[in-house]
Amino acid sequence: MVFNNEQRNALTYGEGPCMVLAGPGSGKTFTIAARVGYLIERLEVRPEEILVVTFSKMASLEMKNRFQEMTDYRYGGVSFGTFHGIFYGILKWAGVIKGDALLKEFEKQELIRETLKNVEIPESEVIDEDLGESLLGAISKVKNELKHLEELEEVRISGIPLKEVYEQYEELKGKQGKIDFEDMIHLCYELFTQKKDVLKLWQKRFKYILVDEFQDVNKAQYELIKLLALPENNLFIVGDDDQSIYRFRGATPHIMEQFTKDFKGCKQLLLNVNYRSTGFIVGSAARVIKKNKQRFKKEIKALKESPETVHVQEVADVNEEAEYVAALIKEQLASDVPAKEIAVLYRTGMEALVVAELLQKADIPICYKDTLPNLYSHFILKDFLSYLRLAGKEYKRVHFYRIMNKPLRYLSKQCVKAEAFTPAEIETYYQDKEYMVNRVSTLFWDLKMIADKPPYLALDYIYNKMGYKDYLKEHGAKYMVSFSKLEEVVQEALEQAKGFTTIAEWCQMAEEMGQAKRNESQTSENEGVVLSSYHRAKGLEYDTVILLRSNEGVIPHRKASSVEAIEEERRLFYVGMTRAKRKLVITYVQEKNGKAISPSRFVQDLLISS
Ligand SMILES: Nc1ncnc2c1ncn2[C@@H]1O[C@H](COP(=O)(O)OP(=O)(O)OP(=O)(O)O)[C@@H](O)[C@H]1O
Repeated sequence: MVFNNEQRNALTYGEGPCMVLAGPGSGKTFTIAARVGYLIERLEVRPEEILVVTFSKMASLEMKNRFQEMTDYRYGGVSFGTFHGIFYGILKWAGVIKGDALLKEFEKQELIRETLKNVEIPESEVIDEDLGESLLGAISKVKNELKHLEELEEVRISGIPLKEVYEQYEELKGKQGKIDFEDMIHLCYELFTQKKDVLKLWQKRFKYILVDEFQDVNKAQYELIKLLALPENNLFIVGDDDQSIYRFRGATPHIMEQFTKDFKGCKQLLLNVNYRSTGFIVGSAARVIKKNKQRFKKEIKALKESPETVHVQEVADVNEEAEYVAALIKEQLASDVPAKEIAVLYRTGMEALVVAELLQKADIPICYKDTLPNLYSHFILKDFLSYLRLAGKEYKRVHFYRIMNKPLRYLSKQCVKAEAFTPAEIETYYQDKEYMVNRVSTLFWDLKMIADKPPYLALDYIYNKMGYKDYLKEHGAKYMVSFSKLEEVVQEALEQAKGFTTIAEWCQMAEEMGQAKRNESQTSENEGVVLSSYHRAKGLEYDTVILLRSNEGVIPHRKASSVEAIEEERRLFYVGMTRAKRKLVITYVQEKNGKAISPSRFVQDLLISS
């Protein structure tokens, strides 16, 4: 491969701080890998003195492989790793942490639940969010952004003072002798600032530091790396502010600008040739991203030309969308595009469910990059199934027990003892309490009402007319699960039910899907059509990319309201678009749950030529 001038300038750069701003598909990995070789072979740097920091373990492995291939496996000793991997190693070496101190995800969840037991939750508060998750997110943000505890004085999440939660969480964690992911950076920072000799040792060890995906580095990581790079500041950073998509972990695109302020006069280079995508794809992506205000302006040039334009497809609803996508994939496979070169990208797993099912039915191999939620194993779907079974006069105790108090009807399990029952038996049980007899007869009357309805209308009736919605609201408040998340599951179920004409058909499918293991059509060799979130697709490339459900409320996500949040969503969409090498198809639906929804503002932007 022949490096272009900009790539060559970057890889042969000498000493001191250097920022390489690099567009999508501009060969960042190649350039960094080649620079490591250059440092060793031309500048006679010892491999042990080089540290290459990447964002994920996979990226680290890829970088190492590229370097080894380029240099014919001649040099060992270069350190390739992620921030956490490297600093975890240093902490273990220094004896700051021992054994298995790092909290696993489920342990973190348990810890926050424990913490909440010690904190008073104001009764008046409407708990709108999944509280545990929100608090953990806030705690990690505090750490990633190096905030002082005093800054939290006024901060409340669902009415709960964050500072109090933070302190309780830290105390409990300390008692267990555990640390979380974010603590690693902090502990290392503490180690370096308190033990100057240790810092010196590591500064001597890593004389040349190269950081990939710098746009996703948070403040804490940045401070630490600056410390490590002293006194020579041989810091070579590569990144694309337009691809900064880890705001929830404390990253901001400003970090690249900050670098130029902290290292005034640092060398700045731009890799602006996109080797991956066609001119149409690069041009469309540019139209979308240029609407962001917080960015370095850059012109990205495409090397590949092709007459194929970016295709935007409007579809009526999610079922039509899935059929369209499945047909498109079949067409691509028939024209010899390998399955693993086709990717369907989505904002959240929910959007991919219908497509995944259709592809499975069509026996198309799938490679899942994230675990999709199994809608039919969700308790709401199981409740719906029981309701519909009862409506179909399948009077089984299990079904009755499942729904009898959803919503609360004050029914006792004693009213049904045998495995099979009749409604009359329940009325007999309550014969002395007229109000209970009325309740039971209302329930069975409603079940009769839905028996002959199409599944979609039956589910809608259960939800809106039989009080199931009220039950979900109470459930959400009690277990600190956001109601909007639960409602999303209901809406998705309603949407999918539209594809069925009889309740019996729907029940059979729901039962099968509920038991089926998601991802069972997963291919072992990653040979299938890729189903991936935008986040997981970062850094990857495919011949054909389909961006699913590009609607307002999906992308940008309905929760993104601030200017910064919308800009982050736009970057996410940009990352999705720029994964495509040859074919980019963007779909949006006209209606969801009976309501018209607009195409994403990002789609509108790319359609407007300027
Ligand atoms: N000088 C070059 N000549 C030919 N092909 C190149 C050159 N540089 C990079 N490429 C090709 O461009 C594609 C993109 O490279 P790479 O994956 O390293 O990009 P990237 O900058 O990391 O992209 P992104 O930020 O979008 O993930 C790869 O297929 C690579 O082989």
